[in-house]
Order: sequence, then structure tokens, then C-alpha cells
Amino acid sequence: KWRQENLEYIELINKIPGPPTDFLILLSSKNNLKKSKVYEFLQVWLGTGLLTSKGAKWHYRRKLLTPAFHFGILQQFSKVMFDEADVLVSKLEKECHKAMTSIELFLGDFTLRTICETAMGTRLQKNDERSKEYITAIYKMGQVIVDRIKRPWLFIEFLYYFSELRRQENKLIQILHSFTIDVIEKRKLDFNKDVYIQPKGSKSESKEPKKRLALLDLLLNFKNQGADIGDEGIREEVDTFTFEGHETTSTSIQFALLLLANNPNIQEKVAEEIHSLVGNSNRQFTYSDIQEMRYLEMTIKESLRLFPGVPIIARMLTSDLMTASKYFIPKDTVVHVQIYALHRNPIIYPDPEKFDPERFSPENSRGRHPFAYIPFSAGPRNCIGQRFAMLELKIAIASILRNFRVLPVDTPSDLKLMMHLVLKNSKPLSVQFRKRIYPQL
Ligand code: HEM
Repeated sequence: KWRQENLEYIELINKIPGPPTDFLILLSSKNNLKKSKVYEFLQVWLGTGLLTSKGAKWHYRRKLLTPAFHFGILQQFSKVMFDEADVLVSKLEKECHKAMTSIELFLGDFTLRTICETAMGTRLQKNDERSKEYITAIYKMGQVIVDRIKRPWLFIEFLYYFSELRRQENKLIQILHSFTIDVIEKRKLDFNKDVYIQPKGSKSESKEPKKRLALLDLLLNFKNQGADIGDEGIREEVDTFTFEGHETTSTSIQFALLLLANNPNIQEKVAEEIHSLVGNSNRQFTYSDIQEMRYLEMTIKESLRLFPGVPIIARMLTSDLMTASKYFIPKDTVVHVQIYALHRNPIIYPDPEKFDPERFSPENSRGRHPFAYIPFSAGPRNCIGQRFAMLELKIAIASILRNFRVLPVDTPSDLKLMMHLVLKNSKPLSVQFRKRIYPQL
């Protein structure tokens, strides 16, 4: 009961927070970049990669890794996303006659496969034992971390050391680390050969590399060029991207589908936008098609307002802080930034429960405080993968709506939100899929 009241249900902490300027003062502060204690629970897996590091190490890595999310690189990653979206669509075809489809596993599989291929260059194979073991370990590891967060007595290292949870963690860490280390070793060998050489006779002989570019290649490249990052550092970052880059995107796509299923007019408007770009053809989307999908982007932004995949973040203050609303918060205080509550502030978002993508039209966005909408956090420690995430969300949702009509099963009023590692419903979300038939042009 204590756990439910204190940690699980968002409703209980859905109080109106301070003004966006309070968030600005905290999140844009150059001093208060340190994360809270719970982030340390991730370190056994992620080491001190970008998400969990602090001080000079964080500064150095952030600067080093920022070019890895340049739009030219994202364009290359989009190819992986298009192919994985095709795999997702072909799986969903088989769901079209069903009265309901639980979408968690479909989207979890899509985002995990996408991040493994873009981060490590590894295509997870359904029938490969090693891939299966790795996928299972990722899911179980998420549960172990959540179970620890929910048991405050296990915050004490001594008690945790002798717990069953730690024994489980040890086994999982072995699987997770050995998988990433093997991938890095193999990639290092490939990297020294001909990663960017075109395959003879390939359709796109001009630019297509033999192996698709992965974030790992960029890290190896940085290392070869003399950056201060060793194999262990590369593993930390690859694991960090894999961790940060799959559940966040999966849960965000699921909530967006729930909202679209329950708002057919908005769904049809998105489908029309897609149709206006690709007509009745069955060609794959291009990167520029995706850039053109402005209404879809507004829809996703509104969905992330209502259901920010990361609803709360925390900082440990390393210096005293005076907020804009004149609260004095002393050094060493843990401050929770309640993104979920901020996004439902009726002063900023009138009728806040209403799903209304028009809030994000260029006219309506004008003048809104930049810290009033922060699904990817804000300031120097914001999400480095936000453009990657938006691209992936757009590709997944556009691919689904191009092929299917999505009908409601769960409704927003049925939801019982939980804080897992990301925002989740207390039970997996379901919708119905029906084949979308476009009129002949
Ligand atoms: C819809 C999907 C996503 C959401 C809602 C999201 C949200 C966030 C938020 C709120 C933070 C700040 C965390 C904090 O201050 O504790 C963050 C940090 C981070 N995110 Fe994301 N994220 C998403 C997708 C991704 C993806 C796809 C990647 C990588 C490919 C990624 C990589 C990271 C990293 C490395 C950090 C730490 C950055 C730093 O501290 O410098 N995220 N994300």
C-alpha cells in the first residue's frame, strides 16, 4: 500500500507545479546538473555513461557525442527505421481480424530492434539464442531496477548486497555486458576493413555503405581520432543509448496510438496528410516525406504533452537555489521535476485533458514559454536523442496509419498510470487494427 501511495500512481502527485520559469532556473543551471541517487542504480549496467555521469566526464562526453545526432546521421538511421517499420506492419497485418491487440510487445520489439541496429549495428534475430537471451535480459533488468526503486530499504548498499534482487542483477549484467562487448569487438574488426565500401552491383551503388552506419562506428571513429574514450567508455555509451532509446520510444508510440484510436477525426487528418504525400503507391517512405508530415508532428507533440514517456526527472542540488516563485531550496536537496504535471497546467494548457494537436500549430506555439513543454527535459542535460526519437515516432506512426485504421479498445479515462522506468499504464494498452483502404485516385 505504501508503495502504491508513494511511488506508483501519478495521480497522487499531479499537483499544479510552479511556473515554467522555475523549471528554467533549475534545468538551465550550469551547477545543478547532478542526478539523484536512483540514477546510481543504473550504473551497474550503464557505468557512468552520458545519462548517469556528472562533472567533467559528462561535459566531455556530451560534447563528443553531440555530432552523433547530427541530422545527416539521423537520415542514415532512418533507413533502419523504415525497414523495421515494414517488419512491424507485416506483423500487424495478422492482427487485423482480431477484436483487440495488446500493442506493448509489438512496439517494444520494434523499438528494441531499431535501437540495437542503430546503436550497435546488430540486427536481432528471432531464432538466434544469443539475441533472445539479450532481449529477455534487457526486459528483466528494467524490472530489477524498478523493483529496487520501489523498496527504499534496498537503497542501502549493504542490504541490497545480500538481496535476491542483486543476485538476479548479477546474472543479467553478465549477459548484457558480454553481448555488448562481443558486438564491439566484432565491429572493431569490421571497422578496420571497409565499412563504407559499396557492395558491387547494389541498387544504390553510389552512396550505400556495405554495412549500415551505427553509433558504435562513430564512437570507434572518435577513439581512432584520439578522443579520450576507451573500450569501456564505448560500452557505457552503447548501453546507455540502448537503455534510453527503446522503452521511452515504445511507450510514447503506444500512448499516441491510444489517443489516435480514440480521436478518429484527428487520425483521419493524419492519414490524409500521409496519403497526400505517397498516394496509393506502396513505395517506402523517404526521409523527406517524413519531414513533410507537419500535422503528424503536431499530433505527436500533443501526445507527448499528455503522456511524456519520462514523466519525472530528478536532480540533486549541488548549490542553493532560489526559484522564480521565490522558494529557497538548499544545496543537497533532491528536486523532482514533474514533467507530467507541468504539461497539464491549465494556465498554460486550457482544458488540459483534451487531445488537441492544434496547440502545437506554429501560431499557437508562438509565445509559449520554452520551459512549458519539456518531454525531452531542457537545458544542458536535455535528451540528446530527441530528434532521433521524433524521427522514429513519426516513421512508426506514419507506417501504421498508412496501412491500418486504429480503433479504440482502451480509452484515456480507463488509464491507471504507473511510474515504471518510463510512464506506463497499469496493464498493457490495446487497440484494434483494421486494414486501411484508400479510395482509388
Ligand atoms: C520519446 C522518447 C524519449 C523521451 C521522452 C526521452 C526523454 C528524456 C529525458 C526527459 C531526459 C532527461 C533525463 C534526466 O534529466 O534525468 C533524457 C535524457 C537522455 N536521453 Fe532521452 N528520451 C527519449 C528518447 C531517447 C533516445 C531515442 C535516445 C538515444 C538514442 C535517448 C538518449 C538519451 C540520453 C543519452 C540522455 C542523457 C543525456 C545527458 O544527460 O546528457 N533518449 N531523455
